Amino acid sequence: MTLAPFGTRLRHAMDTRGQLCVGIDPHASLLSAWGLGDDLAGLETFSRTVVEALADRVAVLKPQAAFFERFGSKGVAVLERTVADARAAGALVLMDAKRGDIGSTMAAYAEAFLSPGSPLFSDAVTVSPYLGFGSLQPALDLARANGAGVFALALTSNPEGFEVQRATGPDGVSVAQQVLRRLAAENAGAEPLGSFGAVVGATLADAGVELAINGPLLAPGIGAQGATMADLPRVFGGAVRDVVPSVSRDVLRHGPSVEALREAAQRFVDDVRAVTLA
Ligand SMILES: O=C(O)c1cc(=O)[nH]c(=O)n1[C@@H]1O[C@H](COP(=O)(O)O)[C@@H](O)[C@H]1O
Repeated sequence: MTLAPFGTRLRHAMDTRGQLCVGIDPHASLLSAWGLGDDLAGLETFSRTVVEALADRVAVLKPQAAFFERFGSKGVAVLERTVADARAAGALVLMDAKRGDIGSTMAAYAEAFLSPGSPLFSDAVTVSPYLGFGSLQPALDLARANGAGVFALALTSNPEGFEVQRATGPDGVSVAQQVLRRLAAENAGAEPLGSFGAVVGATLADAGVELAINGPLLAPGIGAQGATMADLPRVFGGAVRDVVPSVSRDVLRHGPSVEALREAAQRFVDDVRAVTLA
C-alpha cells in the first residue's frame, strides 16, 4: 500500500488528535517506578502498556531506540513489535534513532527505518545532519519515495548543542540555520506540510533562526527538561501550528495506569491547544 506523504499524514493527525508526540523511553528508573524489572519482560510490558494507552489517541509516538537496543537483539524485537502495534492502532511512529553517517552507510540506515519491507519501518526517523546535510540524501530520497519523514537535529534541547549548532560560517550564518534552510528547500511546494522536519528544543531561550521550513518542528524538552507548553510561542512564534511538542518522562511517570497515562497526555494536548489558539 502506498502511503500519503508523511507531512500530509502528520497534519491530519495533529488536526484530529491534537499536537502531541509522546516518547516511549523505557528508562530503568521508570521500569522500577512501574514495579517492573529492568529486563526484557519489563521492557515488553512497559512498551505494550504505553501503546495500549496512547496509540489510538495521540498523533505521534516516538520510541527511543537506545532504550530497546540496550537489551540486545531481543530488545530490538520488542521495538519491532512496538512500532507495528502503535502503527496498527493509528499512531504515527517517529523512530528516535538519531542516525547519521557518510552517505553510503546512511543509505543502509535509511533502509532499516524507511523501507516498507523492513521490520523497523517507521513513519519517520530522527537523523543527525552533523556529517554534513548532504550525507542525509539517501534518507531523504527513500522517505520521499515511501511516504515517510525525516527529522534533522537543528537546535537540540541540551545545553551542549550550542557550541556546534550556533557556530557560524564565514557568511555569518549559523550551522543550525543552514540545516533549516536545506530542510526548507526539501519541503518547497509541499502542501499542507512538508515531510522533512527539524528538531528544535522547547528549552531554548529563543530560536534566533528563521524557522519557516514548511515542515514540522519537533520540540522536545517539555516536562522533565524544564520547558512547558507556555514556552512554545516564545521559541516558535508564528510557526507554532507546525510544532510537534514532545514529552517522554512527564507522561510516562503516570504509568502503569492506562487511565492515568491517558489523562496526562490529554492535559498536554489541552495545554498545546490553549497556546495555539491564543
Ligand atoms: O530527537 C529527540 O527526540 C530529542 C532531541 C533533543 O534535542 N532533545 C531530546 O530530549 N530529544 C529526545 O526527547 C526525549 C526527551 O525525553 P524527556 O526529557 O523525558 O521528555 C528523549 O528521548 C531525548 O532523546
